[in-house]
Amino acid sequence: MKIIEAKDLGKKYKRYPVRWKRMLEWLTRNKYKSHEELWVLRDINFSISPGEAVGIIGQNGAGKSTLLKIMTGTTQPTQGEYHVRGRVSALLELGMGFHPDFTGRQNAYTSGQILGIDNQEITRLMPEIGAFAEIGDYIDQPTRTYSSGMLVRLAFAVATVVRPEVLIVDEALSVGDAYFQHKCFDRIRKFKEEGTTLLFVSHDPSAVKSLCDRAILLDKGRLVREGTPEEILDYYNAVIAKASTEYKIKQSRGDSKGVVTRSGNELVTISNVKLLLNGKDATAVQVGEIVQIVVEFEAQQNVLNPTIGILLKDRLANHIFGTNTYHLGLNIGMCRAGEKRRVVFSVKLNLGPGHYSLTVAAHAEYSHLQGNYDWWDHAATFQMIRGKEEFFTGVCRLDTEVSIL
Ligand SMILES: Nc1ncnc2c1ncn2[C@@H]1O[C@H](COP(=O)(O)OP(=O)(O)OP(=O)(O)O)[C@@H](O)[C@H]1O
Repeated sequence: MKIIEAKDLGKKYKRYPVRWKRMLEWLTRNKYKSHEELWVLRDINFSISPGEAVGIIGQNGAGKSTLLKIMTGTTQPTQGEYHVRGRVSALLELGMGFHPDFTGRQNAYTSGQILGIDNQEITRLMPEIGAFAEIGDYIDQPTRTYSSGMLVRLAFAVATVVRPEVLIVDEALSVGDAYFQHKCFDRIRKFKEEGTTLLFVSHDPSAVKSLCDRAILLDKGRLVREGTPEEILDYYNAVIAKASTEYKIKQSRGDSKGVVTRSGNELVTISNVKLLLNGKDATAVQVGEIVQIVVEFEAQQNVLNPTIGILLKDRLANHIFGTNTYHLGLNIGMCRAGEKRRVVFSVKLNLGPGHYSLTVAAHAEYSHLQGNYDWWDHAATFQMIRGKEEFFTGVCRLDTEVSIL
């Protein structure tokens, strides 16, 4: 059985040119209609199994928060239906429900009641709430005296003091300091391991990659794509660089490299990518070896000084290292239409053992957001294997010396 389901969900708002026209409409019983109708969500269908973690991504205004508000019952859909089964905890606008004149402790009781935790239980859990929030004696001060960080700490601590069956999180983790963000992530990860279903909105790709099993992409209120976090984030990366109607986005799958995403306006196209070790194609590289990444490209029109870039990603699609000819100070100069060129990056791969993928790109200036010609995710894959170096853990090998003082 699915724990979360959305069927043909839609949400429509009325937008008034000025505020008093809403009043005019009401007073005249709709005789003077001036509003326009704005569908902010349309035909949304998805389902989530118990224990799954699903990330929702999309540009500002795509409808992510509205979808979560519907799922938590904060707002009603205009059409369609939804079901969320089990005990739900929502981290939407953390601390918004607190009464500013109540102390942290009193607010913990009222929030607990909303979450279905009785007063006796909150009294029992209060030391744990205080310990997690780390706000000390402030727990007995009115919350209007709190900093925004303290408010978030307390609200998070209360909302997660009991493991929910469903946890709905909207960017809550982007507030608060780095230390507390870490603590929140750890708690959410622990909930997930213990079986909590997670619905998660974030603009932070690494958070979605590390927490979610699946991702959903919303665009202008529609669900446009659903898949692994990596393939959806690659697609999203292509969408946000889209600046013209000439722009193409292609995703293909089937071979061992997984889903390959290519996007761009094709003013310059990448025709071949090679990873060479001692002049030969390489798929396995020992830690610390120097490889050549050869990128062949062709201008389809005259293009002045295109930038060629490389990006290495680990198996979870975290960005490990990226650079390009712009930052490295290589001026490619004028590329005439039909002209084929080649650049070679020599890179010492001081990376930890494991599987990696290579993304290559041709674009304008310093990033693909300035004009994306051709962006090619998963252009090659390779494996890092141990060499003769001393044992180390992690994703990179840093030159280290040790001495005794
Ligand atoms: N109460 C409201 N009345 C009218 N329009 C609204 C209301 N709430 C949201 N909207 C509109 O709905 C659209 C979707 O908003 P929503 O906050 O869900 O987007 P989002 O994807 O969460 O964006 P962001 O990443 O900026 O938080 C926006 O165009 C927004 O202006």
